[in-house]
Amino acid sequence: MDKLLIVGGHRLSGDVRISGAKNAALPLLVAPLLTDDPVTVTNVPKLQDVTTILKVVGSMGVDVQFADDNVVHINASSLNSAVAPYELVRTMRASILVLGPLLARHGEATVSLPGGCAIGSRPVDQHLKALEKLGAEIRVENGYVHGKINGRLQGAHLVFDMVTVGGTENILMAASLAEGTTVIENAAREPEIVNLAEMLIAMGAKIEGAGTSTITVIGVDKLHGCTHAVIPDRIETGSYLCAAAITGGTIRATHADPSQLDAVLLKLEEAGAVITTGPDWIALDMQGRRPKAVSFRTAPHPAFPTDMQAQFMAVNTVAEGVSTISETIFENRFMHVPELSRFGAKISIDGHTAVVTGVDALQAAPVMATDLRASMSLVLAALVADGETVMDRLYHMDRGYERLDEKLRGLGADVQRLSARRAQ
Ligand SMILES: CC(=O)N[C@H]1[C@@H](OP(=O)(O)OP(=O)(O)OC[C@H]2O[C@@H](n3ccc(=O)[nH]c3=O)[C@H](O)[C@@H]2O)O[C@H](CO)[C@@H](O)[C@@H]1O
Ligand SMILES: C=C(OP(=O)(O)O)C(=O)O
Repeated sequence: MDKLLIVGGHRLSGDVRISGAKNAALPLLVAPLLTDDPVTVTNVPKLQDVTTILKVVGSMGVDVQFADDNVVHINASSLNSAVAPYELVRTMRASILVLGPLLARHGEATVSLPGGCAIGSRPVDQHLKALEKLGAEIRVENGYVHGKINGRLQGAHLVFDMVTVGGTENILMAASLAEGTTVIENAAREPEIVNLAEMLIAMGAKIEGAGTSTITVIGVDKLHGCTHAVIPDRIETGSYLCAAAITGGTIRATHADPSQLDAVLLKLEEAGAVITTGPDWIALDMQGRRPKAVSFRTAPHPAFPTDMQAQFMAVNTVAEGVSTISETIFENRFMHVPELSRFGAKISIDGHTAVVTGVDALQAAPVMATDLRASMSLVLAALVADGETVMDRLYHMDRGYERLDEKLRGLGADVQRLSARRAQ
């Protein structure tokens, strides 16, 4: 298993190029299941999760080609199976996104239930209830969701019990080929939803209101091919900005989208960073200062994203003052706390709230990643810790950060990936 070796104490500076967003790419690589025409998706990050979703889609007889330049060509005219097996789904929950498109286009689907993960139980009841409301017969048996429709899905008025990103995406895709109009209330407003809706519209779908909490989809008989780009990764962007903030550095994230990141940028300013933005870049200058403690509460977009909670907590561990962090999306997303404590961070947890008392310095320690964003919080702590940190279980990081070690080195960090043999 590969590990990451980080020698702390380097102030980051320079430009870092932001990759396409993992969480936008995954639904965009599933949407081609809705048509017989070829579809091209550009700005696709080379990540483990992307490999997994392409395997899921490819296992259905679909032609998938990942060109070298972050471009993926998908042709689902050869689709000959509508099964997403446990072996693939268990490694990535987003595989459940194939359910809606398969039902809409193929009339049936068998998809393994994703199960929980380190950050929470993460049920998919909202996806299933909404598909039932669109007329699908859903049966859960032996760990698999079996879905079937007679004829076509039927448009319906839906109200999600909670804001669900994946649920909104699944239904957007299914409803695009349904008969009649579907109204999705309490829809997720994340930029990834808008990215998907724009792709579906480019394929001939009729969708209004994406990016608001009420989305209307007027079903069409057929969708066609298109070429569509994945949006920049707002979480990767925020993660590198936090890396600059924690090290007192000054960096510029290029190929980014400042409009997607308001809540995080405001909190970084509160922490003492000087932020400037252009049409596709964000610069952060910490001017060598120690960050100030900043309290926040995670909530659905446009509020502070849960996927940035661990990274911002890492910044708070060395900040001046005490901060309070409340996690409202996932019931178990403080797994990084015991690992951050190994660096000497002072954090106490009371239910869904963590109280962080900033310390003057962190010390390097051997640590273990527990999930994707937890990994990044440990990397951030290691960047300022005194000494050499070795982080184990790097595979979590590989799910969502493209060329992390290379990008950090480009900013002046002392980071090396130790391959399995060298890492022992
Ligand atoms: C691949 C991807 O895009 N992942 C993102 C997506 O995950 P994902 O789409 O899985 O997250 P959801 O928005 O669906 O989940 C939000 C909350 O709703 C709950 N819930 C969700 C669906 C459901 O049927 N029943 C239910 O109870 C979940 O357990 C969670 O507590 O949005 C999350 C919230 O912004 C992000 O942290 C993830 O990075
Ligand atoms: C939680 C995340 O991803 P996933 O939903 O794929 O687990 C994430 O990207 O932080």
